[in-house]
Order: sequence, then structure tokens, then C-alpha cells
Amino acid sequence: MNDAVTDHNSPLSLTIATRESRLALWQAEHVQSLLRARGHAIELLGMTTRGDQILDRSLSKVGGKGLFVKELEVALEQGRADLAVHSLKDMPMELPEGFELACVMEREDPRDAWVSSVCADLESLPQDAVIGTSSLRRVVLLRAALERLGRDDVKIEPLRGNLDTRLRKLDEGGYHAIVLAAAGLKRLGLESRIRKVFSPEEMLPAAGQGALGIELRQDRTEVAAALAPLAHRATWLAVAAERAVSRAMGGSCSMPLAAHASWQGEPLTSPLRLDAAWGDPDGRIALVRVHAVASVTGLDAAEALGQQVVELLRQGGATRPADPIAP
Ligand SMILES: NCc1[nH]cc(CCC(=O)O)c1CC(=O)O
Repeated sequence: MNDAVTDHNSPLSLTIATRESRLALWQAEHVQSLLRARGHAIELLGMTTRGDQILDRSLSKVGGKGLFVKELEVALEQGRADLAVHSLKDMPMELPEGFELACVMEREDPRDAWVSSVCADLESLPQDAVIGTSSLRRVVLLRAALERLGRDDVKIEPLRGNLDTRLRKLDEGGYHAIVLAAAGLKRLGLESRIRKVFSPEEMLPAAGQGALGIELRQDRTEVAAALAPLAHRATWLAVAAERAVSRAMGGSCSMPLAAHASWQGEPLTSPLRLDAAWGDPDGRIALVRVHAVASVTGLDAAEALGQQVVELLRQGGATRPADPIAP
């Protein structure tokens, strides 16, 4: 890095590292076209990550979110790529030394969607039905909803793979219904597969769901400057509050944790409401669900709201994975 003043308007030649699933490529191409429209020359570098290769085991058992980003970070480290586009939901809370989350873009629909050709919603599932999902968050929230309905006959079975794989497994008849992020389906033009979107009251989304994050090496200030126009402040503050909850709770794929922030009116000027839900992975405590509302005008206030919600979760009995559970 030299100390010369960077000309923020000068066109850059940049390479985006991306996973090769259809959704990851859509997201990388989306960023590519936005940057191209601003005069930059943008290439894509597609790569397969460990998370893409391991399809037979639940992600929570094999190492969590980092699995989808490590190879991309190595490409950034080695200078083979300049930026990596991620679903924010899949990004670890703590990035390795030298990397930063440089840009959060406007969020797509953050909600979860019910996909099924046999039944319109949870309420109309046939006896002994099978729902597919491998997300511990979705499992815990679905179990709570099924319990409310008195449906102890319904089974929840693991379902992994990228969006197309999961839809194919549904179509092959392995499940009566599956639950997926609405954002991914909409981005891939598969909105017609959505039978119903869950309200956050029914199925609270994961931290960052529906938002895209761009990761860079911290020393690439000229790249950060080129990305600045793509950032969406209302989304950034909302997901900062959500991610503060995940960070404090040690959030990973191995913990059923939901955190969802929504502006109560006009984004940025209205209060921000942050909801969180924590499920005991061992089923020893019932679901803990809390929320708080605050005026949030900057990152510090967003994180403070996150902290407030963490306190409420702890008061309700939520613990970090490493914390011993009181007898
Ligand atoms: N865990 C995989 C993943 N990561 C991001 C999305 C969807 C898009 C998004 O949330 O931005 C999905 C699929 C899903 O959860 O159904």
C-alpha cells in the first residue's frame, strides 16, 4: 500500500471469488454487474469449498459456517481475487486477522419459506408427514410450532445440498415439505415454488438472512472505496444488531439461534426492533424468545441493541455452547 490519496472514481480491475452453486454465482454476478455499471472491470473466480463437498453430514457436525468461506479467503490472501461475495448468513461472526466485512448490500426478503406440493402449511400436513431441513434453528422453531399444534407425529429429517438439490429431493418424494430461505428462491427465479412465507412470529429468520456481504483484505482500501456505493445502511445496521447477538451467543450452525431486526417504520429514522430466539440443542429448556426496540443511528447503537437482547436471552436461560448449564 502506498500513502497516495486514492482516487475513488478511478476504474479498477477486480476479481470476485465465489462458490459455484447457482445461488452463489447469481450473487457474484449481481455484484459484478453493479460494479461494471460503475466502470470497473470485473472477473469471477469460481471455487468449490469444503462446505460444498461435504453433503452427507449435517454442517453442524463438520465445522460450521467457516467451511463455505475458507477457500475464498485463501484466494484473497494469495491475491488471486480481490473480493468475495457471501450470503451474510453463512459468514462467521469473527473473520480471520486481516479480513473485514467491507460492505453489506440491501437485503432481499429475510423470511423463511414453506415449499411443498402436497400441503399449504404446517396445519395441513398429513399424518406422519416428513419435513426436510438441516438447519438446527429451523428444526427447533418447527418443533415448537408442531408442539403448539399438538402434532407429535410429524418428523423432521435432515436435508442438505444447494437449493436445486434440496428442491429435487423434495420433488423425488422424500419429504412432504421443506423450509428454505425466501431470498435464495427469489434470486434464482424460483419464487413460484414458495407455497407460503412464514411471518417472523412463526419462524424467526437467522442473523443476516437475505443480505449479501462483501469480504476483503483490510489493507485493500481502494477496493473498499469502490464498494462504498453498493452499501445499504439500513440493512447494515439491522444485520449488525443481529450479528451482535450471534457473536455474543457463540452463534454457529451447531446452535439453534435466530436473530431478526426490522425497522418499525421508515428505515433509519424509525426505531429498530430486534427479535431473537434460542433453542437448547439438547432440548432441556423450552425455546427462549425475546425482543427489544431502540433508536439506532449508528453501528454502536446497533450493537448495543444486540447486547440488550443477549441479556434478555441469558435471563431466559440461554447459554453459550461452552457455558455449563446450571443444574
Ligand atoms: N444455509 C445456506 C444458505 N445461505 C444463504 C441462503 C439463502 C439466501 C440468504 O439467506 O441470503 C441459503 C439457503 C437457505 O437457507 O435456504
